[in-house]
Amino acid sequence: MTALPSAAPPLLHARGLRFARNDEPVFGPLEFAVEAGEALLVQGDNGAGKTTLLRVLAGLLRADHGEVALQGQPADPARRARAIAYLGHLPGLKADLSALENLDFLCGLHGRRPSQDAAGALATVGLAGYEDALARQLSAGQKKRLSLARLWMSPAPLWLLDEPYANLDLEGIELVNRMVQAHLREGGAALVTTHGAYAAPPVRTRLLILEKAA
Ligand SMILES: Nc1ncnc2c1ncn2[C@@H]1O[C@H](COP(=O)(O)OP(=O)(O)OP(=O)(O)O)[C@@H](O)[C@H]1O
Repeated sequence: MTALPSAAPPLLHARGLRFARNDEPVFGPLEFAVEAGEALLVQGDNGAGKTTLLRVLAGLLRADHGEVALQGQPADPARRARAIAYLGHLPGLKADLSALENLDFLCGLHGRRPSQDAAGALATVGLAGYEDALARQLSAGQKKRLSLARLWMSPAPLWLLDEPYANLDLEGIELVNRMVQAHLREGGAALVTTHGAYAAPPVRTRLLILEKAA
């Protein structure tokens, strides 16, 4: 008799995750999972700990307690590098490189989907014609779009998006939603922080509400 195949583990599973600064709790303990094909909307007021949580998940900060598993395995640095694409508040661009050079540089660091070329990604995010513009000459919204192009080129299945709608016009908000939809359709997953439900991708969504620690 052959064993039934077991269900795939979630892309991300956090167990008992807790973070404190100088013994002051910021969040947790938190328990949540994100499956392929769904988004986790992380909501909370200013200072509730949304950015801190994403930075812990990305491995940029160390949790005081708890575990993070990626595809059923402990989230060590190599696995994080393969599985996670992090879009933070700051665009993380090189000011004196052009848009295309920035994409080449970032893809060199983080890898790229073989099907995606940089010029195509720039066109996808509405930056056709800006290939040779230096990052420092771009507006805040254009910089965000350039970061989105990098995200679009990433081979990582798990997107951690910190306030991805910030600095974007309405068309840019729709662009983020279309990108998240397409990513989830391809079997990816996304964690998205927002202050409220004013903008959210129209996808299968779980909600995680963070409240300021008392
Ligand atoms: N580098 C830091 N040093 C000390 N405290 C910090 C630091 N970064 C954040 N904090 C504190 O940690 C708490 C959580 O901050 P965090 O940035 O995670 O909140 P947030 O929910 O993302 O807020 P916002 O909606 O304003 O972006 C806040 O009380 C904040 O003051």
